[in-house]
Amino acid sequence: MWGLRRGRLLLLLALAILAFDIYFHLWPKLLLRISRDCDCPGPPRTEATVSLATGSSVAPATAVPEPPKLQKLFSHPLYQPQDPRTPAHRNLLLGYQRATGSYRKRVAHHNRKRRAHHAAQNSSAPLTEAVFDVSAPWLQFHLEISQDALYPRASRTVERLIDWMGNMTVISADLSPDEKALNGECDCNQVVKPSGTHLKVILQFQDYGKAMFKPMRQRREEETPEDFFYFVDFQRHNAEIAAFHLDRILDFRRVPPVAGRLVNLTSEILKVTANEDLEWVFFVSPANNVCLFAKCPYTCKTEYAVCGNPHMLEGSLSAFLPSLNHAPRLSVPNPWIRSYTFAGKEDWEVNPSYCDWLKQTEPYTNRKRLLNMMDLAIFDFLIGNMDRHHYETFSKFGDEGFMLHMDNARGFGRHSHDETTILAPVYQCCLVKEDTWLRLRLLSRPEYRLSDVMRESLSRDLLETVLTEPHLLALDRRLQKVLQVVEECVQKHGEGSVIMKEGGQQAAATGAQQRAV
Ligand SMILES: Nc1ncnc2c1ncn2[C@@H]1O[C@H](COP(=O)(O)OP(=O)(O)OP(=O)(O)O)[C@@H](O)[C@H]1O
Ligand SMILES: [Mn+2]
Repeated sequence: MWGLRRGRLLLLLALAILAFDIYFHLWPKLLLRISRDCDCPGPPRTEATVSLATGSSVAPATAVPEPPKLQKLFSHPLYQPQDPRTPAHRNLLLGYQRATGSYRKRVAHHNRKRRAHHAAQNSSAPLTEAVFDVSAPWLQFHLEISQDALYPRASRTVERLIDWMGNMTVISADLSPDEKALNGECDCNQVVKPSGTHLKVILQFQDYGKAMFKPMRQRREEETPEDFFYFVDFQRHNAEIAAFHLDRILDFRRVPPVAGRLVNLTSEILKVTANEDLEWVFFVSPANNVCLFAKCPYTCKTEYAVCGNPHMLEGSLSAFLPSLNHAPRLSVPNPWIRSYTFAGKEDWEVNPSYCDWLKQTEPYTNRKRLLNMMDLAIFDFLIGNMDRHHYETFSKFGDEGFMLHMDNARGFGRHSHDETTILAPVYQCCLVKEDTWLRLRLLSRPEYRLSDVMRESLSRDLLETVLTEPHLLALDRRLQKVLQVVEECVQKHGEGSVIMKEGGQQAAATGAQQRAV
């Protein structure tokens, strides 16, 4: 009798332990897995949930969800429009009347040329004509470019441009001017030079706007092999997209807006181009995919081709700047250029007083330009770009104008490596612009963490996962290194001679700004 009762008791105890285990261990794990695997809509991941995970203070359940970090960043005093001047008084690149009048004429001319070409070809395919619209995002973008930046802080145009590039109908396609220069078709010596294996196609949209298309060559998960020189590295379309978002987050606004898009190589390039050279680089692969390769001086081989699946291929689209006729640009060699040979060294690598010399040299006698070089070095270090051989400026603004940060496709190659020498301008000159310094410090704070605001900003793009997590996290690590380099300069030379206002005066941040970061 006692034995029977003891047996039942043991069974009950075992059942109780099992139930306890299921309820407190297995069930929560199962719930976690379900919620991880499912992308069902749920409450946004807020600071409160994050702090729960790290075990720090728990926000009350009724707390209002935090605004997304990016929105919070752009509402920060450091990102508020400060320019009280109306656009009419700002130094704009283009005059409204002249630019719109000229574009209107060009659209009419373009349509006449296309009609003639279409008729000459005796084509039965429908011809899509360009339609001129003064409110088109590309035109608004051109009209907002000023001496300070490519677009104003509060501009809505950028968001419109990203949507526009992702969705607008393509009506024609052409090789880029540097590829044409190879055939002596244009005199582009001022700005372009023949390029290597890079494939670029200019796409023209139905509203006459244009964008530079760089196709995907490397999957996002791949890291550039260690033995690659920077000058033979691939061009990455996702680096172009990510660099634009980073530039905007740093408030430089010197990269033309870039959007990702799936492009149909056949219907959006091959079928709409009137350029025979471009038609010629197309072929169909053994796997029946449509491919094209770059027309270039050294490596015009099908091994360097990119292929669709079978027609569709993702790439980056960079909003086109005003034409060189409207707004000529100057190409300036980067004073911290690298040697494009296997073992060569440049002056900056061997001369310890290189910066002292540069400060006495045009155009770097202009303190604003020198400080902008520091910004460019910080930007390139963050994205890991060693291929900044030139930069461009708008001729109209002379030495006072901002520097364009174009061609960022060789960034984001290796997330596991930080190339400290890209920061040479900063540690050799020991200078940084005060505004930049304050923003970098802000972005190192958990509530504005650079990787988090970048992740949010990139989620705006049509392409999924522009940057993989290791690349995003590398940004935080590199930001710490920039801060460290500047702090070492401050310790050596004092804050007054390192952190400068744009005009070249010593920094004296306002009380509000100091408190803000
Ligand atoms: N969005 C744009 N609007 C107007 N022109 C552009 C744009 N993007 C690039 N270009 C022009 O095309 C040139 C080549 O572009 P980019 O540097 O991005 O390509 P690349 O293949 O890397 O060339 P390179 O070998 O010269 O570095 C630039 O110097 C610039 O003058
Ligand atoms: Mn390049």
